[in-house]
Order: sequence, then C-alpha cells, then structure tokens
Amino acid sequence: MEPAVHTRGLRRTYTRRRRATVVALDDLTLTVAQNEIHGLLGPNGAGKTTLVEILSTVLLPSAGTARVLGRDVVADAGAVRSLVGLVLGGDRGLYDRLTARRNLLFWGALYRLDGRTARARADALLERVGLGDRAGDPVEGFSRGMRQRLHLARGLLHEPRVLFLDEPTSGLDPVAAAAFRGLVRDLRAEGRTFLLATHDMDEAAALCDRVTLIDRGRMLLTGDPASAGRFLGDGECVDLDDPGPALTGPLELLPGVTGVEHRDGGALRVHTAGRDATRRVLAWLLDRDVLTARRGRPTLEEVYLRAIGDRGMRV
Ligand SMILES: Nc1ncnc2c1ncn2[C@@H]1O[C@H](COP(=O)(O)OP(=O)(O)OP(=O)(O)O)[C@@H](O)[C@H]1O
Repeated sequence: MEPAVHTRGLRRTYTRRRRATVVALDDLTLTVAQNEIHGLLGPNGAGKTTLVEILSTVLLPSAGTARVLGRDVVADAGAVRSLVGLVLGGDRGLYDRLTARRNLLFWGALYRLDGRTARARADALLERVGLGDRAGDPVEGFSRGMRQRLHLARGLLHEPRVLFLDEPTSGLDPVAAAAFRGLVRDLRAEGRTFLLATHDMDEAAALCDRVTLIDRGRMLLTGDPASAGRFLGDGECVDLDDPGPALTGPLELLPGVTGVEHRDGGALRVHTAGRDATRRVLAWLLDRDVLTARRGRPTLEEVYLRAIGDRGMRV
C-alpha cells in the first residue's frame, strides 16, 4: 500500500530582500502510512507549518519531492488538493458574520461542490461535530471549541482521505480537547489519515501512532511515542515514590546514573545510561529494602526537551 505521505529530500528556503536566506525545511524525508495518526512535533520555527503547506499545495518546495497517496504535490497539485484537507487552529479562515452552515456552503462553493451535495454534507457534518443545533448561528458567538469543530467540518467537506491539522486543540479546555480527539479517532476508524502539528506532548502521546520530531527544518527522530526514548540512546529510568534524602545523594553517585530528577511529593526519577545501569540501581535499592521502584522509559516530553535542548543532535 502506498504511503499517505512521502517526502524525499524536501527542502524549502525563504529569501527576503537584504536578509539571510532562511532554511525552513532541510532535506526532510518522512513517511506517513495510510490510516495513521502521525504527530509532527517541534519548537516554534521548526518548519511544521511549511511542511503542511507544501503537502496542501499552498507552497512550492525549493527542492526534493513530496507525494500524497502517490500523487506529486507539484506535478499533480489538482489531484492532491482533492485528497487532502487542511484544518487550521484558532480564528484563521472562518467568517465571523456568517452562520456555521453558511461558512461550510461558502467553502463547498470553493471546492465546486454542487449546491445539493454541499447542503447535504454541511448538515451531516454539523451534526457529526456536534453543532447541528447551532448551524444557523453566526460564528462570532462561538466558543473556541465550537470553532475548532467547525474547522474540522470545513476540512472534511470535500471528503479528503488525508487531513493536516495545525494545533487543533490549542486554547481548548480539557473537556473540549478530549471531545475533539474523540472525533479524530472516529474519523481515523473510517480510514482517514491524520498529520497533526502540535506542541502538546500529552496530546501526541495519547493520540498518535507515530511522531516525528523536527527542529530547524531537520528531522531529529521518528517513531512510536512510547519508544521515542530509544532515539536518545539506551536511556532508561527508575521511578521511586519517596526514597528520602538519605538515599538520594548516594544514588546520584552510582555508576551509570546520568541524572536524578526531583518530582512532586518527594518522588524521584533516576535516569540511567541503559539496561545494565538500571539493573545495578534496582539491585542497590533492593539491598536497602526499597521494594517500590519501577523501571521505565523517558516520556515523550522528556525526549522532546532533551532533543531540542541538544541542538547539535542529528539522527
Ligand atoms: N513567509 C516567510 N518568509 C520568511 N521566512 C519564513 C516565512 N514563513 C516561515 N518562515 C521561516 O521558516 C522557518 C519555519 O517556519 P514554520 O512556520 O514552518 O515553523 P513552525 O514549526 O510551523 O513554527 P510554529 O510552531 O511557530 O508555528 C522559521 O524560521 C520561519 O521564520
């Protein structure tokens, strides 16, 4: 099965007069399988929006290739446009004075849907995203969560198979964010693919099958969120609930311990260089009658912070 998204050696530069050229994407090779929820992580300016815009045919690459379901985004831009949907965050792209339904019909006209199809789809989608009873209300009175759901409905109007989401839950309260993620999961169950740019590590860990971390236009890692820690080397960790100060100092000095992190409520996370070091730490704790230690892997957030903190790192 061909991938939903495949880029090879993708590069994009911006040149502004009398300013140095900015390399937004640098030799990016990325594959997103069909029916995957793929997270795109990276700090501000990493190149996430540039990538999503190239894949949506809004922007041309400077070099390299990008394909969506086997179609080239430059040579076959028309076909790509009908395959992809772009769901932006916040206030971009909605007309406040128009009703939710009118917003969708306007978008339907841009996609050249005939009136009957556009109306039927708009109504079905508004129901689907839980806005059926607000279809006739102007968008200006909508909450952020409602706007996000309307954005999603808009992105789905032409029934794309691949959806690009840019920070879809930023600014949403936890309940609205959870509802939105539920919708994404349901849509994936119908066979759609999602590429989701986010800064929210919990969201990425909870929702994504795989994540790609980019920084300064280059890929640092790609993999499933649970084992992303592997990309930092063999680092593991040992969690202790409340070991007390008498143990903390000596723990830091054990061979193979790369760091000790103090957490809420006296808990401690001991970072180790790998499996052997973890075993030594666990044996040392056992000798001191500490029976509640748990072995673990760094969370996605720790991986992110360490990878971005170490900007020299290239995988
Ligand atoms: N139109 C433009 N002209 C010049 N430089 C640009 C332009 N658009 C983006 N850039 C630069 O390209 C780089 C990548 O930007 P991009 O918006 O793709 O990053 P991002 O990962 O989406 O960031 P954010 O998380 O802040 O949205 C940045 O250095 C940015 O300043």
